[in-house]
Amino acid sequence: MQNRLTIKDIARLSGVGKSTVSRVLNNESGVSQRTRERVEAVMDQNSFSPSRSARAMRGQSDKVVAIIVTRLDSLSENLAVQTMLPVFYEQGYDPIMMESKFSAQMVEEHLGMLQRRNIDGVVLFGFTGIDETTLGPWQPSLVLLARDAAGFASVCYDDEGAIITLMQRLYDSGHRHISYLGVPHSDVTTGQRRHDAYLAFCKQHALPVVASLPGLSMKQGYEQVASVLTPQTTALVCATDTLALGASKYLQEQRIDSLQLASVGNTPLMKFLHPEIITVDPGYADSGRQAAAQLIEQINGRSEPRQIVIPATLS
Ligand SMILES: O=P(O)(O)OC[C@H]1O[C@H](O[C@H]2O[C@H](CO)[C@@H](O)[C@H](O)[C@H]2O)[C@H](O)[C@@H](O)[C@@H]1O
Repeated sequence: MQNRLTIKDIARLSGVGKSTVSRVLNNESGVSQRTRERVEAVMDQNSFSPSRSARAMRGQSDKVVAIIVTRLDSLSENLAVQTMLPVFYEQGYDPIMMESKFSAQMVEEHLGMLQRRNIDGVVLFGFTGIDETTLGPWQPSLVLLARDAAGFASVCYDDEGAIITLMQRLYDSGHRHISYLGVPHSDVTTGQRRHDAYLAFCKQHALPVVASLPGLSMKQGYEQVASVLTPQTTALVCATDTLALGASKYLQEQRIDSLQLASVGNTPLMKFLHPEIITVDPGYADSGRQAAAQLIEQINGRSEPRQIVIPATLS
């Protein structure tokens, strides 16, 4: 990370003394909220990281890494975090968790704070709309998860492969009327790529397209599944386990038991509640392990940023 300014420069640009900058950096009292915000804004604008480079030169670090998830209640992200943590612990890193709620602004704020606190590296669960220029200063010590970006390390899922695998499995079992419940195209990976894969498969095999793209929540699956059911439908592919859980609640309530459900996820909750649903495993557990290992390699200067894609497997 570039670090050209000194505390003295920050003090001058903020119109305060060096000791005030130091208090802000160490989160000490004795600085008014207004002054603190002004100093922090100057540090953010200049991508300032105080002792980061000095510590690196001395071979020292706090050995703290941050994991920024999009949602604390996401089944898929929790599975990845669960395998990430032991890798960090084993290498002596203390992980801290933060949430972005799919907000690019929150990501920017979190990264600014992490930079001021000399955090060694970040695993960031990426999403469509994230501002890549914000990530720039972190490039050597950041791993994106579920999204890629040119020049950055990333661990991604094979979104197209996951849907094609499910469609092929259903097609091989004789299904010719397969509906689809997914996520809007404003979400490039879970939304557009998975839906496009469904459309491509239908086109290639001359199957009718019946689809709806409500969103990521269980409630949306529950409320929208009826819109993709026709008298001919024999199977339903859901872009995520969460959508499938919502859909299956509706189907149970309506006593519809003739439909074969299939979804992307293979989460333990899904396997426990609905072992009859066909699932494809995008490799959440593997992605967590690989993201943590990659980040540690980068922090230690043993690896350049790499782009990893985890293959999807039928479970
Ligand atoms: O309901 P979930 O268990 O949370 O799974 C839904 C999908 O979550 C993930 O995708 C979403 O978050 C990604 C960041 O982790 C983001 O890049 C993506 O745009 C979102 O759709 C996960 O990557 C998918 O595999 C899950 O299906």
